[in-house]
Amino acid sequence: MKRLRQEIASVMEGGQVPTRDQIKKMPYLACVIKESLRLYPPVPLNNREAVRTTILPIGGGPEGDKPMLVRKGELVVFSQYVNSRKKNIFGSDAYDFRPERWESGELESIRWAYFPFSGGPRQCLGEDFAQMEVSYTIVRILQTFSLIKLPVGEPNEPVGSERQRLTLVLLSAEGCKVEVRV
Ligand code: HEM
Repeated sequence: MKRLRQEIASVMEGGQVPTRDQIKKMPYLACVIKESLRLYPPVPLNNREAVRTTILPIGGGPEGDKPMLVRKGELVVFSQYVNSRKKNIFGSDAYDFRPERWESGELESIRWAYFPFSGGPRQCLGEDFAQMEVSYTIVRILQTFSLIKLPVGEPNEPVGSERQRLTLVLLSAEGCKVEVRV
């Protein structure tokens, strides 16, 4: 939070409303959002039906590293939520909220392991809009409140133990309670 506040303060002058160009000068904010979408992807599950029989290069065999047959008409389910928490992809601290992992170069080769907005021909059309909207909202919240913390008595739930609700999208089952001060 401290580093995020510093970045916002260095780009913005006082409490002015951020422009698109200013938001683009906030790389750490982008990492924070990326990390949030990794651990809490709003679209946690997705699927595709095979229009023809095909072979996927990996995913088969006991270790998942062998080719896999997919027959015409079969449904392939893929999950950003599951991928995000895999230690063989994101490392032993996969359950930690660590935005710095996105700027260190350590995830350069993960390719399709990160796809909160999907990809290919049916990629989310609102990705850029959503990124701007959430960036703007975070900047304004941090500019408005000098203190944002867990309310007294609220348990600090580690990643993996929090309750969530799955509808078409993923929600926090009990909301996100915070104490703020102007
Ligand atoms: C954090 C916010 C968002 C996330 C994580 C997200 C994620 C996704 C994902 C994963 C898909 C692919 C669905 C599929 O494979 O069937 C999708 C599709 C789509 N999204 Fe988003 N979305 C977000 C916000 C938005 C916003 C704000 C808009 C519009 C302003 C939008 C418009 C669309 C549209 C039109 C499609 C369908 C694209 C197509 O099938 O050609 N999304 N989104």
